[in-house]
Amino acid sequence: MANWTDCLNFGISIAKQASEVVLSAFQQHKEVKLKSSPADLVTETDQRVEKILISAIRNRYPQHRFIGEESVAAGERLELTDSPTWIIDPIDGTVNFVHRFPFVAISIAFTFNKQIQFGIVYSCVEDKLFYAQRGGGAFLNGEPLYVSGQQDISRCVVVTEIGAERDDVALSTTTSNICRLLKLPVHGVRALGTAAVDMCQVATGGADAYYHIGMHCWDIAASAIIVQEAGGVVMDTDGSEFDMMSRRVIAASSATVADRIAQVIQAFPCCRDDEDNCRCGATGVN
Ligand SMILES: O=P(O)(O)O[C@H]1[C@H](O)[C@@H](O)[C@@H](O)[C@@H](O)[C@@H]1O
Ligand SMILES: [Mg+2]
Ligand SMILES: [Mg+2]
Repeated sequence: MANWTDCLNFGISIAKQASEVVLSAFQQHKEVKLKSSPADLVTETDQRVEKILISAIRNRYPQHRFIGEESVAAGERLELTDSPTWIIDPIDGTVNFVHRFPFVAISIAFTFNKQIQFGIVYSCVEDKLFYAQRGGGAFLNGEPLYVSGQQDISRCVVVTEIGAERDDVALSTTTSNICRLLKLPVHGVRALGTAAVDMCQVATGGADAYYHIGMHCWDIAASAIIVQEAGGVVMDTDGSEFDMMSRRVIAASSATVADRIAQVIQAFPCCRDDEDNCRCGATGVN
């Protein structure tokens, strides 16, 4: 059984180093480019942080492979193999970063045999380091994390995202899902603007569930294992097994709450991340 602890520790160290680049740019003016929609932004800092992370990892682990949000956006093929693979979102919450809304994260997941072995989500402005290794528990700044265990949907705070998709079908599905949950009722619905940090709230017990349709594997692969190792449940919005490439996810404090959310919400169609002609994450931005 391979032990990936050295990779995890290296991942944590380079996430903290790269956050210095994010934080030094946070208050500065940013040049913004658009990707898949007018709400899907990228800056030079996103691209620079991804290059810093990938070159540091490649230098130490030359055989490892990468799936990086901005590399895919620049046209690199997205292919998950059995090889050790780093799945990187250099800045999760780029809209927040551009607007100086203080929730921006570096998200790094690591897979082997296509199974997530560890995840790191570093919320840079908050200085909150979430991480988990398969079988080793979940932690926030070194303290163990546990989900709330809530079983009653009417006592839940649910986190979701109004993503970058702005076509009529996506918008009507997204808003009707929120209305259906509010009418149950749930205690509240929240959105921080970063899928990775949103989902980590479930691991802390501060939220009881998170769901999202339309995000990408790099948004949620790291936080998925953090929720699982905190005792939570992660699955597809249709109730099937979690599939990081499907662009649909429910993470919850319990299977009961996850199943209830799967009954209430609907998904809008979007291509899989690993679909060859899926151009949702890529627009040839250089
Ligand atoms: O800031 P990003 O890395 O682009 O991720 C965003 C995504 O673009 C947006 O559509 C939403 O899904 C957010 O929750 C993601 O964090
Ligand atoms: Mg993201
Ligand atoms: Mg990003």
